[in-house]
Amino acid sequence: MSAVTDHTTTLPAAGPSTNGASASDRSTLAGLDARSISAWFGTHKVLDRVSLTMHAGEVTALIGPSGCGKSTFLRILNRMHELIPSASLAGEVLLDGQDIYAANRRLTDARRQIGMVFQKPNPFPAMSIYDNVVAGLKLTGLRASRREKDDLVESCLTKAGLWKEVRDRIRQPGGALSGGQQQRLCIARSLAIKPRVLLMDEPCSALDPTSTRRIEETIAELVSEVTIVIVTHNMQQAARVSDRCAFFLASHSTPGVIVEHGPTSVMFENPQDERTSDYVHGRFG
Ligand SMILES: Nc1ncnc2c1ncn2[C@@H]1O[C@H](COP(=O)(O)OP(=O)(O)OP(=O)(O)O)[C@@H](O)[C@H]1O
Repeated sequence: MSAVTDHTTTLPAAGPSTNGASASDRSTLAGLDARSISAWFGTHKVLDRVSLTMHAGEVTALIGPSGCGKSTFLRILNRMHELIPSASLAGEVLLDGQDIYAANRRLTDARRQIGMVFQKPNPFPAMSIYDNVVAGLKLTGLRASRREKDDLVESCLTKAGLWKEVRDRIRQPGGALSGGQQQRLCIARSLAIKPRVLLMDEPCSALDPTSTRRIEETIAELVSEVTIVIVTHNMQQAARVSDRCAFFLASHSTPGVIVEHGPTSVMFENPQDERTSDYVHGRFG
């Protein structure tokens, strides 16, 4: 790759290209604290005073039946909920103690610090693998020299577990990759802007078991440097990847609430609420 240098940059230093957090990665770890979150679409209330602490450096899994508000809650965590015209919300989301909804906080700050990976891989299909990874820099106003971008692309693709597979075709279109590779490219793209939290909305639901396992390995490797919140319908996956779980439940007459949350081992082996036990053991939902 070219080593031609542009000029100034505000890009934070690239992390290690091997797995494991450096001291600087660890110092940027941040937790999220959702306090009394309620959410509406028009007059339809879909979440009712949901509070949850998502600890720094851990994977928190949001589980529960379809329609109980998991994705809505996730979108509230990085201010994507407000993109929907009929949507409104109440409550606070604290990133490292600071409310991302405070009047003096910019929307782009929240999006930059709290990244999102979606259910369906959504790389820019005609854009090269390289350009996909660095695409977020421009959108978030970060500048980087060519050399810094080269380092960043390698570092992020390595962290996303894709570098070895694509290093020889980095200029080929992102759309030419397999579904699982595209999802890992999307993870690399999210990592390029150095988020402190990564939100993942059913990131494996469109993938085969091998690709799913690869993403799960990636999650395990990433969590030492970025706090992760994942929505999943797959209970085995929640048990495999998460440190803590929160079980959401709603009914047609009542909005979504968290019935129970706690360490994943307790949620699966010794839940306090019978509904949690029924759900994690596949007896409903
Ligand atoms: N854009 C929208 N406009 C109106 N209502 C919406 C919108 N998105 C979600 N809802 C409603 O909000 C409620 C919660 O939906 P949400 O997608 O958050 O649930 P979920 O638990 O993530 O479901 P799933 O597991 O099926 O993805 C549902 O009643 C849904 O119909």
